[in-house]
Amino acid sequence: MALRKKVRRIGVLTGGGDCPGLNAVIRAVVKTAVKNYRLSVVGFENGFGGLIQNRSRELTLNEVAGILPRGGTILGTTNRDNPFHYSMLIKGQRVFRDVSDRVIENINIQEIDALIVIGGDGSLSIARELCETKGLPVVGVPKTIDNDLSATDQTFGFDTALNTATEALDKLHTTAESHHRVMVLEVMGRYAGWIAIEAGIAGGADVILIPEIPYSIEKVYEKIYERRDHGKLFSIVVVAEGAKTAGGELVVQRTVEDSFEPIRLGGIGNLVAKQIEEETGMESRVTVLGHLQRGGTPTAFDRILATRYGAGAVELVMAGKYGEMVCLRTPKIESVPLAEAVGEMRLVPVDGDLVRTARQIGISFGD
Ligand SMILES: Nc1ncnc2c1ncn2[C@@H]1O[C@H](COP(=O)(O)OP(=O)(O)O)[C@@H](O)[C@H]1O
Ligand SMILES: O=P(O)(O)OC[C@H]1O[C@](O)(COP(=O)(O)O)[C@@H](O)[C@@H]1O
Ligand SMILES: [Mg+2]
Repeated sequence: MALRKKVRRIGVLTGGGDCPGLNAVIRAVVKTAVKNYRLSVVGFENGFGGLIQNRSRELTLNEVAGILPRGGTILGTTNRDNPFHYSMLIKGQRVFRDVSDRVIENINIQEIDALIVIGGDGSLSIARELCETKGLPVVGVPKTIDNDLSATDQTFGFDTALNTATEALDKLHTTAESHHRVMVLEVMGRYAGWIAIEAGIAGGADVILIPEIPYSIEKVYEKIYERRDHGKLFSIVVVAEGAKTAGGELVVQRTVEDSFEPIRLGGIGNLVAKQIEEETGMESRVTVLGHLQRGGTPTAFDRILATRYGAGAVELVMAGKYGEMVCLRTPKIESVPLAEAVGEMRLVPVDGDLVRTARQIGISFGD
């Protein structure tokens, strides 16, 4: 049996959309690696872009001091660069090239024995491909405010986004009630409705529209009329950016030309608010929470989860469990193959407990 190479130096990068808790993971990785195993740690800048262009810096204990409560990522990130499908401008023409060999060259130049990738489905798909096709020793850490990764009970960043959305709903409630208006809050989540349903329940919404349950706008009107008939002259509607009507199209805000997955959702909130105002005659306003959901200091829950994931990722490296991702199987931190982690999107179960509870208390899903 071949002896495993002794690990002395590890690399770390953050990929995909940022989220609160990334710095807490980086800090935990560095602390665990340095204090327990005397490893050195190098951080690649701006996700896979830094690995392709060999932009990196040493991450010492000093470098990560004080970053636990800080939002964002000290390493920078991007939700564009993919080494297997890398966007370049050649003679003014955009072309995509496989530059994955450059990643391996830079890993060798830096004398890195293992790489920790902190990312969502996209970044972890790339990590898996680098591991399977190039033999790169990789372990993954699941991040995203969307909470759409299967194989883990929760991603870090979601709890903070949920709290931000809930606080927004609390604030919208007071102004909605005063002005007798319908307030529509559009939240993120891509094709999953986790932020919408959980914030909607926590923030006392009357209608929640999620991608998993196609809605009919007439059913939304019905709910608003029902409330009006009971003397409630305001309503709160939460709309996930990926919500759509049965047979309808997603509302796309923009396409990012040089991205592997170019669609950016957004705009459904405006549409729903306009339709409600036109049909019911009730003044309606829309708030698009946008990137506020990705910013700010992580909640205590996310700080703890991120710290556990960071420490767990280093333990996976030391155990030689490459091609795996740390995951939460409440109450334990365990690991799963990356293939399993990115194989299936985690969606809100339409017959699950959350949806049932919401329906029991009279929340409408517009169906
Ligand atoms: N299904 C996929 N397979 C391979 N690469 C992907 C896939 N989806 C996205 N990517 C790449 O991964 C990068 C990060 O993906 P994105 O979804 O933006 O972030 P996250 O890592 O949070 O999921 C994107 O730049 C894109 O190049
Ligand atoms: O920052 P951008 O490019 O507008 O992307 C917005 C998307 O990123 C997210 O905020 C987070 O998604 P990822 O974790 O997959 O990056 C989505 O909720 C949203 O649809
Ligand atoms: Mg993603």
